Amino acid sequence: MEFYANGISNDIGYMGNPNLAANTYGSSLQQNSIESPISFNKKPQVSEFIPPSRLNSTSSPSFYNTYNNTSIVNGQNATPTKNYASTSYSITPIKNSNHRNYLRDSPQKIAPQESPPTIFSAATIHQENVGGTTYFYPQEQAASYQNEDPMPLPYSMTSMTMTDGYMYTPAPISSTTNSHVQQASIPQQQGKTLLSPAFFMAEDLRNSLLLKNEISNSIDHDSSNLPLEVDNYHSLSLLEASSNLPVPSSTYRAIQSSTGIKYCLRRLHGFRIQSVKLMMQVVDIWKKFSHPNCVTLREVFTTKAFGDNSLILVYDYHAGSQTLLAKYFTPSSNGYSSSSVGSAFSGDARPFSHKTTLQRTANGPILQESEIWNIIIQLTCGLRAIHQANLACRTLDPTKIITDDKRLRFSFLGITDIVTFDPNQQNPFQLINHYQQDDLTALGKLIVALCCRCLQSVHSNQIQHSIDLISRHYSSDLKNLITYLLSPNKMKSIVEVMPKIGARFYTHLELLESHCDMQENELLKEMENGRLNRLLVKLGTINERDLHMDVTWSETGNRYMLKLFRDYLFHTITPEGNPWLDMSHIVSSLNKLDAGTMEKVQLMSRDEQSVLVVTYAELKHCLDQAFNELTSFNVSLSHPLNSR
Ligand SMILES: Nc1ncnc2c1ncn2[C@@H]1O[C@H](COP(=O)(O)OP(=O)(O)OP(=O)(O)O)[C@@H](O)[C@H]1O
Repeated sequence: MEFYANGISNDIGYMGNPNLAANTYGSSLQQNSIESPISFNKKPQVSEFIPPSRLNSTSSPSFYNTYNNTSIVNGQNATPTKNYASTSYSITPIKNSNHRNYLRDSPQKIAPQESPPTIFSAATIHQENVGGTTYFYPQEQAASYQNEDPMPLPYSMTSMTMTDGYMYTPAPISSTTNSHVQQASIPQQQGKTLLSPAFFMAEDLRNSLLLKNEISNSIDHDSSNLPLEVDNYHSLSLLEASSNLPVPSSTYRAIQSSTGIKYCLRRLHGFRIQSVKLMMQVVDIWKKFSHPNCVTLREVFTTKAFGDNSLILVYDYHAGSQTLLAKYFTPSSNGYSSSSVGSAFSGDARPFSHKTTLQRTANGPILQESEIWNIIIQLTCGLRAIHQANLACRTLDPTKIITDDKRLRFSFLGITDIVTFDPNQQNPFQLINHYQQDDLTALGKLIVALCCRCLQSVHSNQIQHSIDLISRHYSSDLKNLITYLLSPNKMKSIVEVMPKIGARFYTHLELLESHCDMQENELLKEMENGRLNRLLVKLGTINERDLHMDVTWSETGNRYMLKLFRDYLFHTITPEGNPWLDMSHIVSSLNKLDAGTMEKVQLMSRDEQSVLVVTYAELKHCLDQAFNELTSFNVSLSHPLNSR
């Protein structure tokens, strides 16, 4: 039996990667490569090797590699340790090695390390050979382990220390931005509810996304007589049946064939364009306009797919949106408006009654002032951008403003410019100032209608009543803003609206930023999930695979390690032989694999005849190598799975 200077038998030099081998065991291992697991079954006599640089490592123990700083090999007569440096290091004993892949540590020993682990000097280390595997633990504890009962199951993982500032920097447990690993280290006693946010998306966000998904995938059975394809779009679904203003039109959801993205199609029935070239100039200006409070126009084309000359305007599709009319001005069956999607489409708006004592209208109770300011801030934000782009909305009414849970957007922008387009006009935007003034007046009317929760409140014979009601129930700031917007014979500007909103902008900004934080946190979780998923897919494509009639492909060479790692991940058992399932074990091991840490993990074959101690860096290298071998036959797989 040959030994290298570091005490490792050449029988266990399985790594093909010289850099990794050098990092782990010293450069002498560079020459070695084991191509078959059979060689693991030889009974080498080895002494333990501990890289001096890692003797004082406090990296947390793993379930299998409780001895972080030791190499354990399958040999009956392991020789005494020679390489203990005088440096202290942490060590945790393992007991009872008679079972494959079982747990050998108590919760106390692997619980989150709030205080530093016990440090033992090399002189106090006791060494014991059990079933061919050499274990090391402190002298003073050795005796106590002799008669100890099987240890209880661990309940948590240790906090993780990753290599070289890799992506998994631990965050405080109390933080809402914890990664899976940190959350996993919270003891179970703290309760499932406390852990839930670490693993699952916030309930309301999840529900809102699910609802949007459901809506955007819903099939409208009234759509069966629609054309199968319209230009580059298919799967048309009717959102709104024909309406006659300003020209006969319909609204559809459709999927773009080349990208699979859903869009909102506005069809103008029997529409004849007088000058395509000039009209496209208007279209191009609107296509370039983009703002979070405006639905973007993507393209415009003509089609005969509906049996007439239709003009199609393609807009971004925002699933789950409803118009302001539906949300605030439509009574539900119980007499009050509902903001839930779909239920608010029935019935017509009814006149506002001043006689109700609870300030209720037929459309529901009057809105909180904060809600009205929220609407004002969003609409003025969009309108300011439109006016600054030297454009005008021209359709500022409750049927052309859509809203989902939080966001308001001007929809079908540019449609009036296109419909009323006059090719004889030198400059289609010469009346823009006039249209912008109209926009501001329309905004004033919309705010009045929202305050009174009634569309009829803006009629000339009602408006004074409405202003009185607003001054009774809302602040003078709100009334002043309305008065400004509705004042006739005065040049108004959207820019002058901003000071009237005042410090309410801050409240809005704060809410938005909290929302961004929450979403970023959710994104972080999903990013981790996606990464772990790709890793599992990679492992799954390698494990148990025959390659080109080679039935042992996944059992030989570096792939063998991956097979044992798969068992370590998923098939761990308790000393009693029961399955031991712990999500945190799987997640943290996969994280370490992905990061390629220098932490070691002990892998054991099912027949318990082979024990490997490998670093996650080596495992990662094996995984990449095996996967690259597979993808060399299938180029399309390599790209998405290799990407982070
Ligand atoms: N970009 C969009 N994304 C998703 N849904 C939209 C979009 N634009 C409009 N919608 C929805 O499509 C439906 C139809 O809109 P449309 O403007 O045709 O409604 P309308 O109130 O009937 O107006 P009109 O009187 O002009 O027909 C509404 O429920 C609206 O919420």
